[in-house]
Amino acid sequence: MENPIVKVEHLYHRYTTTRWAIEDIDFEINGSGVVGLLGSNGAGKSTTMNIICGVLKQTQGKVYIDGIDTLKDPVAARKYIGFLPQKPPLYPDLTVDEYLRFCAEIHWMARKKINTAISLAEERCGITHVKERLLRNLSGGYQQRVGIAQAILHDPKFVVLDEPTNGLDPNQILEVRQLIRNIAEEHTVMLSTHILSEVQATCSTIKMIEHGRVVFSGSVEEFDNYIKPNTLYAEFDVPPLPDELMALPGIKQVESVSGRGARLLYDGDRDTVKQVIRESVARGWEMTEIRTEKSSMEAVFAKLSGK
Ligand SMILES: Nc1ncnc2c1ncn2[C@@H]1O[C@H](COP(=O)(O)OP(=O)(O)OP(=O)(O)O)[C@@H](O)[C@H]1O
Repeated sequence: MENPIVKVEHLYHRYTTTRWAIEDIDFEINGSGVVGLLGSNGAGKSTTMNIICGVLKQTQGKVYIDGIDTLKDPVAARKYIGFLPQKPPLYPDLTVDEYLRFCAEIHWMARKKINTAISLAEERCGITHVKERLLRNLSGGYQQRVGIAQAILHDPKFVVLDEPTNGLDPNQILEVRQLIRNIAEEHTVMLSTHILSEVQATCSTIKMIEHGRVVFSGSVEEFDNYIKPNTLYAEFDVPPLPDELMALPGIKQVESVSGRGARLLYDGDRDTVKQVIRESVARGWEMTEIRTEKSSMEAVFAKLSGK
């Protein structure tokens, strides 16, 4: 059976003796696509990513990259990983070409493969036309693309991007997201973010970390449906009085919306919905619409982060 591209087993880390930065992080990642590591500031995302990528040594636990234990054989494990840290180590006095050549050398790439690999990474990241420019003269968006280019240069199976759109303007964000989606067609990508729209726009699955622990793991759709709907929206041609709706079993609160509509806080029971429909027919309210309203991703995030 094939090894998972990443296996993280009971990972713990503390920077000081008093507090765990991450506790018992445990997951596996298989297949292509983008995994979003979501969490508030200080949740433990960078710590987890830095350990997976071998730039920080964990206090306890194991990380396997394609079956290789990162503590036992860090050099072999790193061949499979491309990493864009939160603050990419760009050298402002090098040109894009020079910088990527330097990165290829520290990845121990075979000399005869370097030129082709640089051209390919530049092409994929849309930076071919700036390859002779000094890094210091590139905009933030282009510097980020160079950072991503160095992460995919050696064609790693697993690409890890720590807050890849941080500090970019809205147009640059859209471009970098598209680039990430393209990369994910051929590689497994993990990105960290505290921005929900980032997850919605780019990721297929979510691992949410809070206070150093995984509090959610699943698809974006499962995240979206994590909180059971507890409000109904209904519209009537002959709207009842709010008190009439309030008197129905299972209805906890009624808010009138623009004359004909009502938002009902209810107990989440399907029978309550059926009862509202039956009452509408029996009392001639002439219902024209009824639907359950989902909780927003923000509400799910707030609930999971305990805020
Ligand atoms: N070098 C360090 N020394 C001491 N504590 C640290 C260090 N780096 C991180 N921490 C602490 O570890 C915890 C997790 O931090 P981490 O940077 O992993 O979170 P994060 O989710 O990446 O946050 P952000 O989105 O703000 O980067 C935080 O409480 C942070 O203050």
